[in-house]
Amino acid sequence: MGENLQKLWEIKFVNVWGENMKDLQEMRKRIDEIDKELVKLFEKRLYVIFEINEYKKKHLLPIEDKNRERELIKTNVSYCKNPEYSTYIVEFLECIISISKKVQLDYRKIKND
Ligand SMILES: O=C(O)C(=O)C[C@]1(C(=O)O)C=C[C@@H](O)C=C1
Repeated sequence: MGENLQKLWEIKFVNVWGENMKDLQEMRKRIDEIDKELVKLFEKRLYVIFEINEYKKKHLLPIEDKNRERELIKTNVSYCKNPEYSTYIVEFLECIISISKKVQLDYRKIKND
């Protein structure tokens, strides 16, 4: 890279505080990749939730199963390598479960049953 081009490159990625925006862009790219995977996995999970909901309706089971929720959280938190993140993982899992209960309710409202 020529010297002028190198300068341009540097100017382009330095913000008013002189921080390196190139690093921020790179970090955001990594976040975008991770979010893409999360969305794909979450969509897969929603398809299974749909099936679970059909099963529960057929067998007259309630949407909520607190024992299963506790087990699920306990198991998945154990996969977290950094103990400092455990509370955030619990919060994340609770969020997912809460959405999936809402989704099951919505399915039932749409189908009116
Ligand atoms: O496993 C079930 O019975 C579900 O309905 C799925 C699910 C979940 O999102 O994992 C949702 C609600 C229940 O309270 C427990 C777990």
